[in-house]
Amino acid sequence: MKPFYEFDFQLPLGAFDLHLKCQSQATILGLFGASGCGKSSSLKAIAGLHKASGTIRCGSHVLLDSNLGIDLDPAERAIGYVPQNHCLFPHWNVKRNLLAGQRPAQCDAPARKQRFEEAVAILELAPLLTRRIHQLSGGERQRIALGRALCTMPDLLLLDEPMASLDASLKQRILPFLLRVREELGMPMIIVSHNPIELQLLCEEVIVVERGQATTQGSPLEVFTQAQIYPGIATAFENILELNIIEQNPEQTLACLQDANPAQPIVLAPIPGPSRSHIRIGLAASDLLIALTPPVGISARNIIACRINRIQNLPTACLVIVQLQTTTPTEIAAELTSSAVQELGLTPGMDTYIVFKSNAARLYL
Ligand SMILES: Nc1ncnc2c1ncn2[C@@H]1O[C@H](COP(=O)(O)OP(=O)(O)OP(=O)(O)O)[C@@H](O)[C@H]1O
Repeated sequence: MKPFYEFDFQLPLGAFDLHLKCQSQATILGLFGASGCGKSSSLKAIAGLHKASGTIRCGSHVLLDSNLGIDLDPAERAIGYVPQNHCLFPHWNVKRNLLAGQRPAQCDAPARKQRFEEAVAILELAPLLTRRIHQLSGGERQRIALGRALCTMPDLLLLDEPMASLDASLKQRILPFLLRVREELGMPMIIVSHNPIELQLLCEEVIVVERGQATTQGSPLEVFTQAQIYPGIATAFENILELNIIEQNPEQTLACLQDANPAQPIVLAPIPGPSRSHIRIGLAASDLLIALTPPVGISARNIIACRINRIQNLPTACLVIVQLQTTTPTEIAAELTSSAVQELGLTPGMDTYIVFKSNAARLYL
């Protein structure tokens, strides 16, 4: 299958030359790496704001091909770029900011009006339309910047640290909006973030950038459980699971993996607020136990059958990556000491059980 993104471009930076060479079939891509490694410069090169040489292809669009003499102007690239500092017009109200990037040449008035209304609905901007930018919170400004990018009718969204300036509770409120943009508009996105959880929640694939080069690529779990990346992650690896709710009551929540086969109920703590059909939970790898047989007489509510796919040695522990019983492959990682792995004789291919408490699950959305 042809990759959706094909990058092989160079850009001289102060300390080193950026040379991003990678391909991906994923449409929602994450760029991860240390500060100053070249993530923002990569986004700017893709947007055409920095003059790079080489090739940049996104979907069916060739944005840059130096051999063919193609180097589209930023305005011709159909890219919605949301920079870290939002770059909103402070003296305009929200509606005028949202409409700022729309150009009649791009598409007809009804299509532009429809997109404006979609952006306002998805990002819940209606109550803010007449407000000025200085009257808005950081989270509201982030939604306006995202809305303005959507109103330009882009084929691709580039988001530079969309949640970096927000505190934990605001991040929780912005994430659903980003997921709605992804799900309701089916918009391809490249997201720069320092936060593995954000990239796991949003992206199909992650590329790690080091000194201007793509050094590691894979699913978020494949990337963030690698020994050379894992110690750099500030918090322990957290698995993200998408669950369907079976029953929600004041004592507990019953859920199951979206395509579990056979269905194995997962018991969670009660979820406050309105009833839901679907949630995403985080399970820290260090909160998961592995058992060779289903334990009895144990307080943990969840004992899930699985098979070991691989075991990765870390400097101070092991990550046991297991495959859950689902129709599409779903892996999760459990962090164990190497002595536990040895004593249990864990090896790839073994059928085992993942055990965790209801309260270990962190509710995301
Ligand atoms: N216009 C420019 N000209 C020359 N060098 C630049 C330019 N912009 C950034 N740099 C340098 O290029 C390197 C990469 O910067 P960049 O902003 O792309 O990193 P980053 O990975 O996005 O960092 P952060 O996570 O801190 O935002 C840094 O050393 C930076 O000082």
